[in-house]
Amino acid sequence: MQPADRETVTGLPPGIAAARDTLTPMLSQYADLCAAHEDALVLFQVGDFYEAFCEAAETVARVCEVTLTERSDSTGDYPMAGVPIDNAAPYLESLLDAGYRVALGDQVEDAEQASGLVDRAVTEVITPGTVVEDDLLESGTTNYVAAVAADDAAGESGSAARVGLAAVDVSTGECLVTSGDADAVAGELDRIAPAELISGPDAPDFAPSDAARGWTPHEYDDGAFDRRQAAERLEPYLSAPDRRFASDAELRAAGAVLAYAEYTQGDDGPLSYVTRIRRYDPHDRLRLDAAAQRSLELFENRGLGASDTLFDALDETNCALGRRCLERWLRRPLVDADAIRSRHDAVGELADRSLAREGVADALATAYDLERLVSRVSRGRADARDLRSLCRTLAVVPELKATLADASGDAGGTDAVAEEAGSDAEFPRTDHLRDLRERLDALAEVRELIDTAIATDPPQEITEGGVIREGFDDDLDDLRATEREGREWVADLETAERERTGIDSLSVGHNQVHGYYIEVTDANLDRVPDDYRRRQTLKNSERYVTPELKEREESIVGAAERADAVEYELFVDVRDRVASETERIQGLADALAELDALTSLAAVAVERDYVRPELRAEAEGSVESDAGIAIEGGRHPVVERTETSFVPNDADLPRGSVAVITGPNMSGKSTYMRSVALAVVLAQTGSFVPAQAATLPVFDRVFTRVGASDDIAGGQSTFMREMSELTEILHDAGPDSLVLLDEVGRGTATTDGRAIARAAAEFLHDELGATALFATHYHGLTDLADERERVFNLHFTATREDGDVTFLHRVVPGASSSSYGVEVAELAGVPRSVVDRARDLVAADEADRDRRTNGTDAGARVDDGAASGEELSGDKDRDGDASLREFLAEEASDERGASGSDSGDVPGAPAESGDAGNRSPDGDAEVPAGGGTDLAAALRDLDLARMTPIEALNALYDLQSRIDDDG
Ligand SMILES: Nc1ncnc2c1ncn2[C@@H]1O[C@H](COP(=O)(O)OP(=O)(O)OP(=O)(O)O)[C@@H](O)[C@H]1O
Repeated sequence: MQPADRETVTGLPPGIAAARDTLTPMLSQYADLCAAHEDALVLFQVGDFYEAFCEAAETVARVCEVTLTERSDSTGDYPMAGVPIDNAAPYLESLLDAGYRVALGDQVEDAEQASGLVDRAVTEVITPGTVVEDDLLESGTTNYVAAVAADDAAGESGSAARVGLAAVDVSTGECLVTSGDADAVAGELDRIAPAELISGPDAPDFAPSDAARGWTPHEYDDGAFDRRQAAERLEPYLSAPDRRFASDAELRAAGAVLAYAEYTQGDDGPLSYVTRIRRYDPHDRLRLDAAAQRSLELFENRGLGASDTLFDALDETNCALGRRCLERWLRRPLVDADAIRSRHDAVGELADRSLAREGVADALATAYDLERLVSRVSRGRADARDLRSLCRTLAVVPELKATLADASGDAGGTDAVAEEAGSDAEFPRTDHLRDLRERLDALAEVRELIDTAIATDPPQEITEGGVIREGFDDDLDDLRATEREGREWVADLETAERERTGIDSLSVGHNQVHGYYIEVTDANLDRVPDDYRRRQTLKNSERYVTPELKEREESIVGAAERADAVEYELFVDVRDRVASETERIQGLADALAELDALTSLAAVAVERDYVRPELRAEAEGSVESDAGIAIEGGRHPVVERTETSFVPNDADLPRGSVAVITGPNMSGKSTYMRSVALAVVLAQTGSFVPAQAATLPVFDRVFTRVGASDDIAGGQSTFMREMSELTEILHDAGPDSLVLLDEVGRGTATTDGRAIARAAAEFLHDELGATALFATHYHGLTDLADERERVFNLHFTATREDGDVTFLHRVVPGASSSSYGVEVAELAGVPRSVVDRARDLVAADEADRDRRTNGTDAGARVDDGAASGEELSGDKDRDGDASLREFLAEEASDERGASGSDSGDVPGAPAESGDAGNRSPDGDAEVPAGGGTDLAAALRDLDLARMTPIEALNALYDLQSRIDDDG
């Protein structure tokens, strides 16, 4: 997006403004539309094209890559560029991608009927969040525009301002409203991921946490956020809007977002297909912020192929409705144990009944996107093909009802389904599926209406006839009969006239300009009868009409024109009658969507061997105190699809416990942690989980801090981002939260990183009581298991044989003893010389450690067992009772010990060993004594093989500062 460019071309182009007083009537009309739509680029219908003029034309030409031409009229020459209306979609998409809003200035009267200038008006403003064109929308996805407003009365009680959030998907009519403090609303915005956000004058600034997938912010009329105006706006949508929201902020956001949505749809009044405004509390759902969605790769996978996401693993839906529903469920999993169990019941039943499931899937595969269809019907934009698609989708309903009918009773279940589980097996047994069956409204009269009214294979155009079925309307049938008879008469005319005149070469034809004619070649002109009237002379022939032919022609054309007009009227009437059932059709769409999502979950459960999770949560207040996660043979739903032999692992995490997970790089720590979190997310979505058995509590939030992902676009350093994510977790996590921390602290110098990791783990355990999985390469952290009641160690193992490392990917109790970092570097193809050098450094480090352990300063060991390949027992013996303060004090002493900066006394005396560490880089000169010797020791002690580039940089920086300090 280039805001500077946009300023010059949205609204009234300067070139048109400058000539405004002298413009022709048409350009003057263009100027008026531009001036009334200051935030949009106006595309102005001229015949079959959408045109733009002056600077706006330059933008259209550049962005859409079309030719810039010139329009000349009596008042001057104007640059002009246009796109064909018939094929406007790709050009509109380019303009939207470039950040423009596009106002379509359509001709709103028939050009042939117009007495002067054709009337034009903006019929739609296309914006990223309010597109309704199928060509510009992805199938099976949601596309929201959202608005935020803050309470005027904020802060009175000292509490943070309440922020209202409302979002509308204009293509389907879905409307959501919620509120919370600014953090909660930021989280909801991440979850809803609107394409566009409009903010009230007093609303906080919200920025998308993922700039790449973020929304377009937009300033919109402050008046729309006014409480009174908002309440008035909402009246057609809700009775007593004043009493329907939890706060003024919600009401104002809802009013404003609907005002904006109406404006983009041509300001034709309320959007009749927005029939349900659903308000919800963010706490009613499992909260997954953008960081969690990203790191758990729910919808996006940045590493592997784009399709390797949890959503893709779960998506066996059969239609766009189901796909959108499944996406909604996964973005907002449940927290109500009964609701979750109810979904599990339905999934289980569909999983058990494969014939029923396949029957449902086959039927749904022929369903069209009812939500978008009905919103088009209701907006008056649906064509005859849309109505036919709607009718075909309604035809699926009786089939589905039969499949879901009680197979044992007399409700007419299909025989195959009855046979499957024995004829006496009741189906469906679960309340959930029974409810869904009840909600399948066949809308028989709507289907019947469309079926009898609309042609089976109608044209796209609705004004040119052929859309209404014969037999639907007598007048129309009479007109069509007149037309047909006339055409038959004309078709017979040739034979009749050849007989009458004796001219064998005589022919009857038709063209646009002259209509019907009789053509006679020059050689036969002498045989032309008297009643022939000459119409046209060609090179070798003459064309004639007769009074009777003329009369017939008029009757054919008249009947056809009237029939087209009658058809259009009938079509619009049928469409309006269908639109009057919008709410019922939306209800059916919801039921079909849910059924499809459940069927998809069931299919996945069967195909991939998922198991129904048992929920530990009881009724509120009676949660078992340590009812935690217990998974047997758990798998990662995405990785197991790409790994040929995935190793299942158990997880046993009492509530409020912290599992410290160590192990070599690449051993499977992250995969394991994510499998556990994904099991929770899946279970609360209503899905079965990839495991042999699983018992799970219901969590309220899942937090993740996984991987040192860069946020260059967001303008934060890796470490800064890591720390802000950690801050949020430590602020908001509680006993009902699941927290995943992966290598926290690795983005900064080792000492600081270790300290932060340990302090965070302690805080999670002592203060927050959250259930946490903590993967780390800082082996010192494993000591916490001895000090804290609910901290325990897990580790991943690998075997090393003849220098080859094999990862077992199996989790076992206890702490890890080796890191295999150098081996992983070798596996990854790091050059031989670097690998060898790293091995030497590790060996030197180990030797040094041994010397220190056996020497005078046993307390000055390097703590990080991972870095040294130190065995578990060595770690354990060390500082069983170290509190954080002691731990940090020891870290400091480690540092001093390593650098010798405190006393000048270098433990282990590396300088005396004649080690390469005290030589200059080229190996010639000795490093000067004193500070220089310390530096050499510190340099030698750097564990390069285990450091991240940023750690190495920090260490170098430290060393350099010491040179400066030492002069
Ligand atoms: N249980 C498993 N069974 C089979 N393969 C697995 C398993 N777990 C992980 N892997 C494979 O090992 C790779 C590395 O796993 P993962 O990223 O979880 O390791 P890690 O220990 O977190 O590594 P690092 O410490 O370097 O971040 C995965 O991409 C996957 O291909």
